[in-house]
Amino acid sequence: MMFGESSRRYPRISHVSNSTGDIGSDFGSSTEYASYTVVVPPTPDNNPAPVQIALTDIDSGSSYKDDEPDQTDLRIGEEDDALLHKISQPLTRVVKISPIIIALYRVLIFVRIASLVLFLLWRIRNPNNKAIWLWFLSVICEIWFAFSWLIDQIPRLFPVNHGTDIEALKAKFELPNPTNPTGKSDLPGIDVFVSTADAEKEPPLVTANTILSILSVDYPLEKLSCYISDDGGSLLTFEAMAEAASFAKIWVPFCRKHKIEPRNPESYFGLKRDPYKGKVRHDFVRERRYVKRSYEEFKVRVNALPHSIRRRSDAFNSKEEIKALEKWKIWKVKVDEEQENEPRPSIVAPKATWMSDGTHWPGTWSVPCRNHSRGDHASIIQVLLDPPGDEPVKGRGGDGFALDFEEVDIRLPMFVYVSREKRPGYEHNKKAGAMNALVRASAIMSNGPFILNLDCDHYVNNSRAFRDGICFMMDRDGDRVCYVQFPQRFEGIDPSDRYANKNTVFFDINLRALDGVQGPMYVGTGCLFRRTALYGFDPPDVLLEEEPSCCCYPQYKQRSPATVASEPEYYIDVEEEDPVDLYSIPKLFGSSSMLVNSVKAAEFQGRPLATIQPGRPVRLVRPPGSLTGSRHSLTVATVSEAVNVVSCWYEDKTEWGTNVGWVYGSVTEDVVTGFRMHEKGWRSFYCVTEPDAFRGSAPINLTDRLHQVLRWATGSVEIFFSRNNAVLAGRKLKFLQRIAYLNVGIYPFTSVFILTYCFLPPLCLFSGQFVVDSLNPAFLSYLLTISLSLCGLAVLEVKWSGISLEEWWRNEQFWLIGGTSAHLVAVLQGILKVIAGIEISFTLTSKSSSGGGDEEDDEFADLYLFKWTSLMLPPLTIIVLNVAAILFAVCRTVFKENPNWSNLIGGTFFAGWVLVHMYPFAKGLMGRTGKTPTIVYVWSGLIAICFTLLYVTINKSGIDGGSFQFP
Ligand SMILES: O=c1ccn([C@@H]2O[C@H](COP(=O)(O)OP(=O)(O)O[C@H]3O[C@H](CO)[C@@H](O)[C@H](O)[C@H]3O)[C@@H](O)[C@H]2O)c(=O)[nH]1
Ligand SMILES: [Mn+2]
Repeated sequence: MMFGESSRRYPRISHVSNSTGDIGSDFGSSTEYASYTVVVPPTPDNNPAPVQIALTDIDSGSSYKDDEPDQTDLRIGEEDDALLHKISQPLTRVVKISPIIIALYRVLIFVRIASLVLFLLWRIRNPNNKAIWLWFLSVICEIWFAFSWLIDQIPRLFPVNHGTDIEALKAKFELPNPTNPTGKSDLPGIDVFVSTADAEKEPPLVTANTILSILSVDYPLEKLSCYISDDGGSLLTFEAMAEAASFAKIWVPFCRKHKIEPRNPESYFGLKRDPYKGKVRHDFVRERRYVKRSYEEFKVRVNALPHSIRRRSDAFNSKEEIKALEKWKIWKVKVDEEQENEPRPSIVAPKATWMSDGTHWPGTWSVPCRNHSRGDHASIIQVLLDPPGDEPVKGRGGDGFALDFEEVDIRLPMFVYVSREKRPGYEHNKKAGAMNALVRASAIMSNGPFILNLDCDHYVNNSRAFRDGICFMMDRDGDRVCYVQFPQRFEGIDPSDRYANKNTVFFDINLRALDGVQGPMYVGTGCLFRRTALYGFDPPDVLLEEEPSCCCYPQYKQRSPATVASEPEYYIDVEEEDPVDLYSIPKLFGSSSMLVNSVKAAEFQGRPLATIQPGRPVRLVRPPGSLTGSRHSLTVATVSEAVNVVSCWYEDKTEWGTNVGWVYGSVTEDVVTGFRMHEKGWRSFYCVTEPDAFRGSAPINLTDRLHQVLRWATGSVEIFFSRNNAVLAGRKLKFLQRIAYLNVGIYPFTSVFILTYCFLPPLCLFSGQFVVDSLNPAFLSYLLTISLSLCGLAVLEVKWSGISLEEWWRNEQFWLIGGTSAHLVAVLQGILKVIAGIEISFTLTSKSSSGGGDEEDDEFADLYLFKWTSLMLPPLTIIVLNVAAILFAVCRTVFKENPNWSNLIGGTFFAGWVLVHMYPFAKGLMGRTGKTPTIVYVWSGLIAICFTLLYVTINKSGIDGGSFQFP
């Protein structure tokens, strides 16, 4: 199979051939651990026996526990029972959805399938001979709808909820326990990526807030690194980030000390609820006031940045101009005296953008020129916050300090600004390209085994969410998890969510249901990745199929580690196969040897802890306590190598974007990237937390929303016509998962049929015909079953997913609106791309600036904004025609001698169905209620013209059934 060749074996740390010891040194331990052994004491009377994982030093062959007398001495007291119990708990669990609901749900699905089949059979057998074209069109559409409903519905057969246990995670990784006596955090590192591309459309204040919320999350800060990718290469973003880094010195310790939630200052200070509720510290009021003032000042500084950059640059530029003029004058004098034949120097200095230290900004200038424009500038990497030390650093406090941080760790996570190099002639691959640049830079600078990616407008709303995600990764079988997707939640949307911006049906129904198959799709933001999965490796194989009769922690209750150690030992060598083929890596990953060397460490550190469960296959695990050491500090060499790997030629002749990293070639890079992982057999998880893990902003006016949907649908069409079509995937993609991905690629095509179908009611009403010969009872009862089962399914879905019926209905409505506009254009665009190779542009979704704050009086001002887009043409036409048709048909039937009421009722019902769906669209066109914009007049004018035209034509020719006369 064509995809088999590219897949790689999971990198393994081999105890035979690995003499480099790079794994050990990478987590700061002095001993080179290259292999470990599972020690299993004999098991009397089939009781599961304790297992200890010991590390073997390569050179001496001595055991880990011999060097650590503390560990053997450790006595476990009664009071630790609770802790030990916690340690043995799984980190995640399945939260059952009521079996009755699920059973009913499945029954209804089959009822609907059956009735659809019967209905379609009846329709095919009973053509309407009076209007065969109408019958034909409608039957074709109905067959397609049945098919598209089926592929949408089938993957939802196994909905599931997963919960996490962050207490167990803490007990296992962060509290002193037999395997990690110091209790220093043994959690793996996380690199957080934030993407921003345009300081105009994505306000730097919003981005800065996102960064602040990341820097203050509740996760061991020495394990956390934050990277921002600025595709705009703008000094404004850079300086806003520098401001954020400096404000973080107040904000982060403040959040830590007072357990602030959420840790995005804009949202926190904007909270409507009482900030003092539940706070007991006496200094909270004073400190909150101080921090709030500092935040206001911070905001003012950030908002003033465009102005101060401009002023500064103007000052420097005029100085430069004077210098240039001087130079020119000297040259002129020399030339006049005929002493010189040098070329004439320029009188005008370039209009540069200047940094505050009096040097040229290497990125994009406000007056773009060669080497300094959006698509043409050097790579920039700036470490804004250095990596923290290993030990906690307490702050200052006492009298004379506004903030008392005496008991607070004031260290901050590493924070790096990255703007990848861009040059004309290179394809930059939009967000996917930006992410891949960060993957490489971060591999060299911090190499966190996990990567969390967020859009610049999605902030961390729940400071413990990272831990929730890590629970899935560190649980048993966690090493088969490629990513943990969190739902996208939005704020600033109007309460009735007119344009289905919240997408709750997708997030709470579709993704949750996929969690019961192979896992949710990747949706672009709020996703925690395993680095090696991003690197394109296969999930690990199961090594030992036999059932090991052992279990790890609970037995400490009965026997102390000392007794365990004195018992005869049996060794099971965890046999490790094929070490990763290091020679092939440069071809895949590019020429950086630092990058190549980091791969194994990332793989090792991402493994779950060594606990062996009875009845569970043993796979590659990592010894407890192996990640408690300090991480690399940055050197000139590492930073310059990082700069090297974000240059635009780096990906030449490598597999970045094809088999490594985010996948290129689609404007919805997210779905494809996740698809590639599922295709290799990885599992993903869906993690719904309370409160929401992340929150973002969504486009709130109709125009922006349509453009967003257009981009998504275009991406889907691109996927459909690419090698990433689910039909072509290998065997490891599960059947239902495949159907779900197939649906992603196919749904835009439904628009062709939707459009046709929306034109059918006017066709019926104008022609006086209907899709069926007459409203026959069989037809009606089938129709009834189909509709009722749909309603039933909706109700049950609402039950198991927790969304509201209104949200479900909004989704249906927007389905039709999007289907007749954006999806249709997407199909055309996609086909054009396939046939003519016309590239598709990625228009950024504009963000409402939540930090703006000056539109307090009208929260949803943006909602009523009306910007014309040709995407609105088809839905507008549909509305007009349907309304006109109803009016027309009613008139005709009323004035006719023997009126065909059944056709009128059928047709009107049909048209009404279309119009009800179009209602939010019409509302969007009308703009703000009360202030009727001109479009309404245009619109009513159109209706009137249509109506009169039709009336005249019909009166003249008296087509079919139109033989009526006004009295
Ligand atoms: O050349 C580019 C273009 C975009 N972006 C970033 O990509 C993100 C998403 O762009 P946005 O316009 O906000 O798209 P949305 O419609 O809100 O995005 C959803 O859908 C996209 C796929 O189309 C995903 O990439 C996003 O993560 C997901 O939130 C933003 O952070 C941008 O800064 C870049 O970094 N470089
Ligand atoms: Mn967005």
